[in-house]
Amino acid sequence: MGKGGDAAVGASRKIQLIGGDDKVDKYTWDEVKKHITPDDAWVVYHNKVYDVSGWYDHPGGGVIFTHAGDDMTDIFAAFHAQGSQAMIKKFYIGDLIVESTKKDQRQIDFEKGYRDLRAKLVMMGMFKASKGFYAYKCLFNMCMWLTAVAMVYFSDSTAVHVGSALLLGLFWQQCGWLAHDFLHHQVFKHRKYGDLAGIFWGDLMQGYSMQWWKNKHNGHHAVTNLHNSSLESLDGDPDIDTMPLLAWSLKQAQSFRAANNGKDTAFVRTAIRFQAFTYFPILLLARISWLNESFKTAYGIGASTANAKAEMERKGLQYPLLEKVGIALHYTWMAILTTGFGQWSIPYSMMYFFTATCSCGFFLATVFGLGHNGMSVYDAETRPDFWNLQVTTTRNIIGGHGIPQFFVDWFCGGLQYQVEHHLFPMIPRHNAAKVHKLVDSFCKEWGVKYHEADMIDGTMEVLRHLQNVSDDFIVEMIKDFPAM
Ligand code: HEM
Repeated sequence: MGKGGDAAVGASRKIQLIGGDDKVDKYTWDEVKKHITPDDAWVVYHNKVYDVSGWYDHPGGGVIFTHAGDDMTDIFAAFHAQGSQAMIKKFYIGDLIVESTKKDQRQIDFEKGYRDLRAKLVMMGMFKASKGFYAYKCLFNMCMWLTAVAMVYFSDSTAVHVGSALLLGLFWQQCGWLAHDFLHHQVFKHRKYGDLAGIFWGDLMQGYSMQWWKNKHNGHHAVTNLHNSSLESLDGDPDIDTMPLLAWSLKQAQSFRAANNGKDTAFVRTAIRFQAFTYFPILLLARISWLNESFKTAYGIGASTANAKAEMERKGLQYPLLEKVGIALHYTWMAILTTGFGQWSIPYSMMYFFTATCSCGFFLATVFGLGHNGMSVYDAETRPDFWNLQVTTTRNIIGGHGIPQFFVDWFCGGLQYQVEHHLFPMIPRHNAAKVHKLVDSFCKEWGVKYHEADMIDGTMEVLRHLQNVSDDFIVEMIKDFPAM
C-alpha cells in the first residue's frame, strides 16, 4: 500500500494541528511532478494530492503509475466504477496550490466543459448497455466459430479449409472486440461478470490472457501515444513500444539508441530504414507474439511490460486458475481443429494454422493501426490535458473508397469511433454514434483538431508517417556517417 494509504497514516501524518484548527499541507505542481516513479508516486485528483507510492495492490494494477506525478482526475473518471472514489481518501496528503499549475482561465473552462459533457452523457444514459445487443453479438460470434469448425469437419476440399481458416481469423478479430467491451466493463456493472466474459472470449476462444490484455490495453488508454519520461518511470504507451522493429518518432529511435550504449545495431538501422515496407508483414505475425505473451502471463513465466512485470511479482494473477484452464482449453480445441480432427499432415495443419493466425493479426492490427498510428506522439512529461491527448492521438474510421459504412461499423467493432471510445472507454459501442455528435461539436467549439479517415486514406497516413520517421532517421545517419 502507498505511503499515503499506509493504514491511513499518511493523512494524519501530513495534517498539522495548529491552535486547534486543521491545517492542510499544500503542494505546488512542481513538487507533485517530482514523484513520478512507482516507489515514489503522487497523483492529483480534483486539486487534492494523494501519495500512492508502491500501491501495487491497486485493483486496476500497475497502470496507476502511468499517472505518477500527474493529474489523474479524468483518467480516474474514465476507468472506475461509481464508488471507487471512497478509497481515494486514505491516500490523501494535502492540497494542490491551484495557481502553481499556471492554467489560464480558458484551460480551466475547457476542462470544466469536458467534465460537464461527461456528466451529460451519464444523464443521457449513454453508459447503459443493451444486453440484447451483446447477446446477439455473442451468438453471432459463436455461429462464426461453429461454421469454421463445420467447414473442416464436413469437407475435404482445400478451398473450403482455407475459407475456414480465414473465417477463424475473422472470428478471432470479432472476439477481440467482444472481450474488449466486456473488459472495459461496458456491459456489466458487476465487474466480475465482465472479467469472466473476458476470460471466455479472451483466454478460451482467442488464447489471449485477460490480465495480459488488461495491463497492456489499460496502460495504452491511460497514456496514449506517449513515450516514457525516463527509464524508471512507467508512463509510456505499451502499444507504441515497438522498437527495434518500428519507430513512431525519431525521438523513440534516439531513446532506444541511448539505452543501448549509444549505438544502433545493423538490424535496427535496417528495420527503421524499411519500416514503411515491413509494417504489414509485421502485423501478419502480431498474433503469434500476443499468444506468446499471453501464455507467459497466464503461466507466470514472464510479463510483457514493465508495469505488468512489477504487478505480477507483487500481486500475481487476478484469476490464476481460470486463466490457466482457459488458455489450456484454447490450445486443446485449436489442436483438434488445426489437425483436421487428427486427419491432416503436419504441413497441411501448419498451412491452416498460419492462414488463420496471420489473417487474424492482419484484421486486428489494421484497426489498431488506424486508431493511433501516425497520429501525434508526445513525450510523457509534456503530455497535454486528457481531452487533447485522447483526441489528437486518435483517428476515427469512416466509410470511403468503396468501403461502405455498415461494413466499417461491423469490421471495426465499435473502434471506428476510437476517439469517443478513448474519451469514454466504459460507454458501450452501440451508443458511440450518438456520443460522436456531441464530441464532434464540443471539439469544434473549443478548436480541438478532430481527425477521421477512411480505411485506405488512414492506412496511407500510417505508412507516410512511418516513411517520414524513417527519412529523418536516415538523414541523422548520414550526418553521423557522411560516407554511407
Ligand atoms: C488513489 C487512486 C486510485 C484508487 C483509490 C483506485 C481504486 C480502484 C478501485 C477500487 C478499483 C476497482 C473497482 C473499479 O474497477 O472501479 C480500481 C480499478 C481500476 N483502476 Fe484504479 N484507483 C486509483 C487510481 C487509478 C489510476 C490513476 C488509474 C489509471 C491511470 C487507474 C486505473 C484503474 C483501472 C484500469 C481499473 C479497472 C481494472 C479492471 O478492469 O480490473 N486507477 N481502481
